[in-house]
Amino acid sequence: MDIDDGSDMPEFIETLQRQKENLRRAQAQKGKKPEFMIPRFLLVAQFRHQNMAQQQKYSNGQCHFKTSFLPAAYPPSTESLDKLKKVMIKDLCLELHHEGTFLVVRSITPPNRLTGILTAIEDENDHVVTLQLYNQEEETERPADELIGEGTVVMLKNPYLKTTSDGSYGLRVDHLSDIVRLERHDERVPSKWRINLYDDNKNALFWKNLGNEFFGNAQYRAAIERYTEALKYGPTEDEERIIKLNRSMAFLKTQQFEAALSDVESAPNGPNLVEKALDRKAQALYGLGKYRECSLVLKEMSQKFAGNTSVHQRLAHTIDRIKEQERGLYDFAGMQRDASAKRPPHLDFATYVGPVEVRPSGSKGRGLFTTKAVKAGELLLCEKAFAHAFVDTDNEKQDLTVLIDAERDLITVGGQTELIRLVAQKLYHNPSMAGTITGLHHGSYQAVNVSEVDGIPIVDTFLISRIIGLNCFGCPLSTLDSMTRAGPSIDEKVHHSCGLWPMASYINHSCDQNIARAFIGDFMVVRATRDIDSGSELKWRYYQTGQDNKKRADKHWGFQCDCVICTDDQATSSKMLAERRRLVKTLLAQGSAVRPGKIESMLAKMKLTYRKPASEVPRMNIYNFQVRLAIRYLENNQPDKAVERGLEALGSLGFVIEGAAMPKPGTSNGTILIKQWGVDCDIFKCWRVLSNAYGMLGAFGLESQAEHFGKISYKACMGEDSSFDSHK
Ligand SMILES: C[S@@+](CC[C@H](N)C(=O)[O-])C[C@H]1O[C@@H](n2cnc3c(N)ncnc32)[C@H](O)[C@@H]1O
Repeated sequence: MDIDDGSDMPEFIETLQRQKENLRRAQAQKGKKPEFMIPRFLLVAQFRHQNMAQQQKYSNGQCHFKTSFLPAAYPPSTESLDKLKKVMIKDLCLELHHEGTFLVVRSITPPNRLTGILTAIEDENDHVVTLQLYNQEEETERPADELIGEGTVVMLKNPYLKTTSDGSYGLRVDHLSDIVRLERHDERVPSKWRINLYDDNKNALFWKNLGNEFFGNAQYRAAIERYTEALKYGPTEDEERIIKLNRSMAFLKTQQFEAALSDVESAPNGPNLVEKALDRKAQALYGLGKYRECSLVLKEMSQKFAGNTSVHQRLAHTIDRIKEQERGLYDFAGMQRDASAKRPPHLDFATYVGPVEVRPSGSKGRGLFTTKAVKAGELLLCEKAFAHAFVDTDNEKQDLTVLIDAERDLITVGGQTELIRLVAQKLYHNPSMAGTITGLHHGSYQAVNVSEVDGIPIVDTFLISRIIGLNCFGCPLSTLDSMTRAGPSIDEKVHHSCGLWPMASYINHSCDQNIARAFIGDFMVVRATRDIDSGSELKWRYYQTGQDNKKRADKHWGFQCDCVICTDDQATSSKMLAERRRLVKTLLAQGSAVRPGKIESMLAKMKLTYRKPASEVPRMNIYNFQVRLAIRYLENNQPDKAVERGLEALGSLGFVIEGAAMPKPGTSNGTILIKQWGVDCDIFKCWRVLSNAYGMLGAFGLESQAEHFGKISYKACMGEDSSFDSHK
């Protein structure tokens, strides 16, 4: 939703066509053996040369777009390694996934990181080929050299030999569980590459110390591997405790909170280390969002270790999270401040799920429903993104990634490639979270139903890609920031940054929306835009209004919107719709010099293109022009006309309002009563015009009531109203 769709951009259409042609050519080679096996010296020379050329291209700033191609979907291997048959590079055929087999290969060049990690590899027969790894850790999390540096030995499950766009071929690994790194002394490493351990190296202490060295150099993943090795060498109870607590710290550093907690809980208890263990446990529980449990551990720490002064601060911090999580009480001004200051804007607040729950929604699958009656402006969800790919558009040097999915004819610009990687990594390292994501809507994609093999989590990259395609949201740094900057209105914006918010993903589409979403950093804030009864389905727009958007979105999500607005459009003659579109186009083309009278007459003609009253079918196209007219009247010192047009604009959105007309001279102000709520699309702007106009006419009671309703709408659209007064 609101992602930057490049499908219509000529520069990318050409790339898509080229990629489709490449795919077609590659498919024609399916099952054939490669015609030419490149000799080792040539591949190494070519690889080094290409590396240099590519690096130069990036450092010269020639590359503002990085292109990432998704191959046709294929499942991850779900077989245990014992059951797989060993093959060699010469046995592989093009465009096949060689199910039931594995390769053991060794890297023969330093790796190169582009959108994936590239290296050249050999097998025991000295046959060579390039290897492309996708969705691996970022360079800052784990340098490519540490992951697959020269000399690294790996096993590749279901090896996939692909024709590349330049006509050569290489192995490609998309699923994290399809590559298994081997320690050089591992007995599965071919003897010609294996190093035998000295007796000194065959003990837990040796590996623990090695782990500590890596930890000291901030190489946490390498440290984890060494600590894991240490545990295999029969450590004493004391050693086991230290190794597990050290490994748990390394897990915390790499955001593997489940594993960190499991290490603390399974470490043998020892009097000297209790404080350390509690500290790790509290951090892991905090990372998992289990704030209440975390607070209990911190309380225990504060009682047992009175000298530890930082615990009190941590406890206060955790109690703030509990207030957010359980009661929806947030310091929104603080959130906005953090969102403007932090890069990436990933905020330390808790998720709140308000009075809503997932329920079946007929032909729409599942939907999100209210569990009690809620008032306009009420907070329904304040959800932290499961994963959030931030694209810093203020940073001119930032490259944009274009994700090309030729199989599904899709091009997206911005963070989606990164989002796939982030979600895959998070699930791989925190497998108990899988259900939150894999249960989300993924259309007709057939996912494998195995979650773990040989103790390694199975994460299907293509399932994640489908889920992201159907459930991710493009997002600004914050909706408030987006409103206060110059440029297109919030409604017209598409975004390069994007994220996955699992609970919000259950909300179905309707043009006749009853809620609004706003973003603050990596949080999505969902509020009611009207009073909603208990048990009602929440609905919002997946895309901005407009026929082209509608057609594209219906194709993408695979449904036809049947809301009152779309149903009425269907029933309206094409002649009327064409006339309406013509008038919209003409009105959009009008400059500010055009007389209000002319606009009035065009709006009058436009009204004739609607079949039903706006109270039954909201008239989305007309609203903006009426508000603009109201603003013109206000600027021209004609507040009475501004009130008339402002109220008419709200009426166009389906609002039925009583008591808002100007009181007759000598009578007192009435009470504004909303008899029926309409569709809210930033209507705080309209309420602001009304409030100012009432003020100019001396109707101060109405002025403050209009401001009150404006504030409700502002809160729903921006997610919060702490900033309302400064943006009046
Ligand atoms: C983001 S998911 C929404 C949650 C989904 N209904 C579920 O069961 O998980 C988007 C998918 O929901 C369904 N959907 C959403 N809005 C719909 C609507 N107005 N009519 C029919 N199907 C809809 C479509 O299958 C769409 O691809």
